[in-house]
Amino acid sequence: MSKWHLHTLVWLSLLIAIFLSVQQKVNWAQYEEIIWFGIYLSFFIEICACVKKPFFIFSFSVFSFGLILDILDSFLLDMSPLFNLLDTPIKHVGLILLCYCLLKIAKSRLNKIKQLHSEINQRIKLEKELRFLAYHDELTGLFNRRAFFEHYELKQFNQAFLYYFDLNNFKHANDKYGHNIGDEILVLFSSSLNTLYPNDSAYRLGGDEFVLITDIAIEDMSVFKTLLDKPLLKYMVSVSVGCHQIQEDDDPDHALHLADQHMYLDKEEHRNSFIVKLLD
Ligand SMILES: Nc1nc2c(ncn2[C@@H]2O[C@H](COP(=O)(O)OP(=O)(O)OP(=O)(O)O)[C@@H](O)[C@H]2O)c(=O)[nH]1
Repeated sequence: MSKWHLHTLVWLSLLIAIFLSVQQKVNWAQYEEIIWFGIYLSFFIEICACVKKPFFIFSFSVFSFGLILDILDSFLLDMSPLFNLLDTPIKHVGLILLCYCLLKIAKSRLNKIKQLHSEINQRIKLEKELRFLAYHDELTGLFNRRAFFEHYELKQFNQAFLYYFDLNNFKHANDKYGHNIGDEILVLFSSSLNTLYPNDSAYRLGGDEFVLITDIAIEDMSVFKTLLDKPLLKYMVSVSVGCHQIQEDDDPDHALHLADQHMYLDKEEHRNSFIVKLLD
């Protein structure tokens, strides 16, 4: 039976009750009680349709039973004294059960909301982490290759320089000191870049290759390289750098290629000077 059938049944029964009581010449207060009872039952039907908890429905039924006895005793004055005695306690027991039930429902809803809240927070955190990993290199924390290409497409370059870095002798350091030290070298180099150019974008393209985009033209390249080399020399690693001033119509691959070519020139030159530096 749908709830609309129940509503209809309740109000039809109450209309019949009112019709019957007209012939018994009842007073206005008694009609009022019948109407309030109808409203109450309709409310009961609506709540039962939403809260499908057996204990809640039982509590509501106990309360309703007490209420019916209460209404009946004002109609049937010659009703058994036992009913007269029981209506109020039954009503109160029903009300206490109802309050207890509502408290339990409210508590469980609150727990569910808290649980949902923490799940949402976890998801937001996870999304942030995923977004970070998508655009950053896990080891050094610098932007990654994907970020380089996306940032490059978004940027408007007025006067910008692309510096391409490649570590020298890194493979040897990896083989000699192990991969952990190799990782440490990469992190050391990244920190140097970040320290020297805190407001610019540094990227790790992969392996031991890095890129920096900055508005600043490095005037004394040998001083710059000495600063970058300093923390790496104890592992016999150094840095080669190539620079390209970005032109308006340069696409990222072209700009990278030109800076890379300059870097290779530096690398060729560097190999010999590096050995001299180590021997100093
Ligand atoms: N420890 C470590 N090694 C890496 C990582 N990524 C790449 N490598 C290693 O880096 C090395 C890069 O090789 P190369 O570029 O030939 O090294 P190189 O000795 O500097 O050679 P040149 O550039 O010619 O001077 C390879 O041995 C890779 O295995 C990393 O994340 N951590």
